Amino acid sequence: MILLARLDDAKAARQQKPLISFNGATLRLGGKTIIENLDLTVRPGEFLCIVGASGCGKTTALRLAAGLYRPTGGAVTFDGQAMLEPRREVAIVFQDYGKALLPWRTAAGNISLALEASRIPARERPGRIAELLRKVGLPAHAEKYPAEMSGGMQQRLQIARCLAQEPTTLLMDEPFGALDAMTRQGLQDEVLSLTAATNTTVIFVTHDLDEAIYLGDRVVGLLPHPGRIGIELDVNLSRPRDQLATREHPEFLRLRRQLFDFIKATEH
Ligand SMILES: Nc1ncnc2c1ncn2[C@@H]1O[C@H](COP(=O)(O)OP(=O)(O)OP(=O)(O)O)[C@@H](O)[C@H]1O
Repeated sequence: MILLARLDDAKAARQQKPLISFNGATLRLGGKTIIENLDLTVRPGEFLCIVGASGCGKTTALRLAAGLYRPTGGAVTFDGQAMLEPRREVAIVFQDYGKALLPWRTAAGNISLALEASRIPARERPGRIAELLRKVGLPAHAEKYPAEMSGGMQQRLQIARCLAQEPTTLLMDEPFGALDAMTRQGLQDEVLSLTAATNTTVIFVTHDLDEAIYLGDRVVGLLPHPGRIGIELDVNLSRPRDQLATREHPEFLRLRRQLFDFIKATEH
């Protein structure tokens, strides 16, 4: 009975209209094909992870999804419309939080910036800022400047600033790559619970195969030169995920081996 229900869920999910679609998307830059004929769809509320060897085009694919690049062939659509420029409902979290935050603004000031851009009236901003800082675990740090915060805290602040946009979609480019292992695991769980609570659609780029399986509903591995899909794996691990139990699950280990073999083969 339970198995049938799960199969029905999986079928329903597959039939859902995609939110983001790469339809034969190709991108040439400087005379070089960086991404070639990429076909990929992301369902509303899905958490999709992209992995691949360095230079295979992960960031470029994310920039196409963000509307920061226009494909030179094929199309990238968001909610059925060509993604030709950035949209407010699509927020991007970068690895380099140091560059993403304004050093002369406090934590509250950095979040306020996004609220100002969304034309939220001044009287509503303090309440929204306090709520966002609470959500990312920084309730007591509103008046701190980025330089007074640890790397993990700055990345939390960048996430809060993105959430201020009330995005339906988060594009995350190696957001935890520069953080230590413990901070990283804490932030993985926070991102999972924040995005699940708001049914946010996520494309998450990472070098870390374990991180991709731990977070994702699906993991896509890109092949390099030019970037294209080499492997696509559904992650059938129950949620909420657990840092110990999920990572020890036989299915986790099976997927990890499959991805590891894929990456190793692409390096030759
Ligand atoms: N503006 C550009 N002009 C020409 N080539 C570019 C440009 N941007 C990226 N590339 C090339 O495209 C390829 C893919 O780059 P991209 O940054 O998307 O890879 P990546 O998989 O994200 O790499 P990494 O894991 O190292 O961050 C690389 O060979 C890179 O040198």
